[in-house]
Amino acid sequence: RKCDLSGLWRNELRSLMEIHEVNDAGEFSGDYLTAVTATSNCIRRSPLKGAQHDAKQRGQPTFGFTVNWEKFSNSTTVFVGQCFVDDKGKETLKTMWLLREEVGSPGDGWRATRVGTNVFTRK
Ligand SMILES: O=C(O)CCCC[C@@H]1SC[C@H]2[C@@H]1NC(=O)N2C(=O)OCc1ccccc1
Repeated sequence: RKCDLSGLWRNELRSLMEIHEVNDAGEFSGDYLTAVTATSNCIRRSPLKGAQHDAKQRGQPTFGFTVNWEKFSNSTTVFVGQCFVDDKGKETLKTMWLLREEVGSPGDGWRATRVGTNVFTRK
């Protein structure tokens, strides 16, 4: 089924995202293996949880998920996006994300959130 998110995905930074089965409520969990790091920390798999709209009902469903970079740093990233299918049946996940870095005090909150985009295709 197209745009059922379970499976292995890769983005333009060559990071990998593995999504396990999607349940009847559209919920899923998985792992994110980033290829890039802003810190000297070694690259670790980080758990993710999210939900998508029913790919049986919607041809090109929207979704969202949260990555908890727990072993990596105290950051959190939330992704939101939509799955698109081209005329050859190739699926693309177009996403935007907010990355929240842990800062020492509320006064530092102004510099704590980054925004970006990622595109994923099946690996
Ligand atoms: O799709 C991709 O793979 C690219 C984006 C994912 C990279 C993530 S962002 C959070 C985590 C991972 N790399 C990194 O340095 N992180 C981190 O938390 O570093 C700590 C930090 C966070 C914000 C600012 C400076 C350092």
